[in-house]
Amino acid sequence: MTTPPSHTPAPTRVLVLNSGSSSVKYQLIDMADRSRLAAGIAERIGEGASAVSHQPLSTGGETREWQGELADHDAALAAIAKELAADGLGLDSPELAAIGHRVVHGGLKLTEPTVVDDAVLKEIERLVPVAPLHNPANVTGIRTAQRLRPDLPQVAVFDTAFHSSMPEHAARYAIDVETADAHRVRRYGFHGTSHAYVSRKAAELLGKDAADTNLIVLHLGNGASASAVRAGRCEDTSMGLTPLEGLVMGTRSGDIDPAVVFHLGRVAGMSADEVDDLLNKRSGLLGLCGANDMREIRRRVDAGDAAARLAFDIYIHRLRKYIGAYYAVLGRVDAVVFTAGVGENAAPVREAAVAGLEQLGLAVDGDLNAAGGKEARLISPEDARVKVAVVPTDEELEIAEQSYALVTASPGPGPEGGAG
Ligand SMILES: Nc1ncnc2c1ncn2[C@@H]1O[C@H](COP(=O)(O)OP(=O)(O)O)[C@@H](O)[C@H]1O
Ligand SMILES: CC(=O)OP(=O)(O)O
Ligand SMILES: [Mg+2]
Repeated sequence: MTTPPSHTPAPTRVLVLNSGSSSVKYQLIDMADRSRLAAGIAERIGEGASAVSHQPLSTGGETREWQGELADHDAALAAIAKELAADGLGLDSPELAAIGHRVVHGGLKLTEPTVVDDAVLKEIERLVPVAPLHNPANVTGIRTAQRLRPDLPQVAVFDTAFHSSMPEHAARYAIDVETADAHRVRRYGFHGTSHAYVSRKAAELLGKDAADTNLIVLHLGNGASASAVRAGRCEDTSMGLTPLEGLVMGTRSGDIDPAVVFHLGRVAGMSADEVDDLLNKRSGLLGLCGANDMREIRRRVDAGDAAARLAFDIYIHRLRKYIGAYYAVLGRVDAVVFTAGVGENAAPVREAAVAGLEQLGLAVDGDLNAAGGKEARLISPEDARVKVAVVPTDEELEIAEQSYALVTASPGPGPEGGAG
């Protein structure tokens, strides 16, 4: 890294890109004061009627909506760059220090935030078969950003990183060791940036040292995962080799008997790719009741819709099983923590997830649970033995923090030097 001349202030802004299969979420954050200068999402990329929604946070102006066609991620990033430029925050800005990318699968090798070079990009591509919905979009996002700003460090922050601390007895599947090792088949876990951030914030909320705090963290978004966190480190998590295992999700089945796959191959003649598509894209809440948005499902439940009711009950039943399992894994639990779109907003989900678990010291206070809010908060009764908390996640800020720390770390000689 070159040191800027002393009269030029060092750049402090980080653009964070969270590239999904058909969307790119972005935030521009100034790390000098952690202020958010812009945020937005480009959606329905490659689907004809695409859209960009851009919040010009630096000017306090109204959210701008753009509709048109974004044929691919290149076009989406160009549209995002245009929106940023309209606020005087273009990608050509000398104030940009790095572009931080959420990358879903880092495998065994990529477990730290990493400046992307050709070898890193190759490794992320090699992992596409184990994150087919996510890694291809992450690669495209990085390549496009590289083309727009070849001079800037592109930093990859991996969803799998936080879970690399799992002990072997949690990470290994009980299958033939040689086969597993030859193909690197094991539990990796995902949403790690969120689980790590939320664990830290939850310890703060409890007024405890993270090193003395045991948590069950429930990240319930479109994808959903649970983790058992002991003393700030991941001890087990519900997603596995891929983001398909574990909880019931928006469109993914979560846990099923693996023999379902062979059975559908034999009796329904479905190919591996067809079953993959079924379990990842046409299952979960969507497969059960035709909707994957929890808001719609709750509306339908309240209106007496039986399919939505059953889908909700299956979702909750699985969630309760993981709470019980991770309670047993941890032995002592300080708090159960809800986060992400569903976890932060759906009071009925939180209530049902811990209903009747008073024997385990778990309960929610109806009024506290029903009260909304954007801040981290406790929703358990004052005297609860195990706290229940809602902690909004902030994957973008965490990615910006890690990217900025990496690119500003002193590369000079000495014990803190950049080697290794
Ligand atoms: N007020 C709400 N009540 C219930 N569910 C909500 C609410 N707001 C958002 N959600 C749910 O959050 C989900 C998206 O969560 P999010 O964490 O943004 O997911 P992702 O990052 O995977 O896109 C949506 O499917 C929606 O069902
Ligand atoms: C890993 C994963 O499931 O991510 P998302 O929730 O963004 O789909
Ligand atoms: Mg998410």
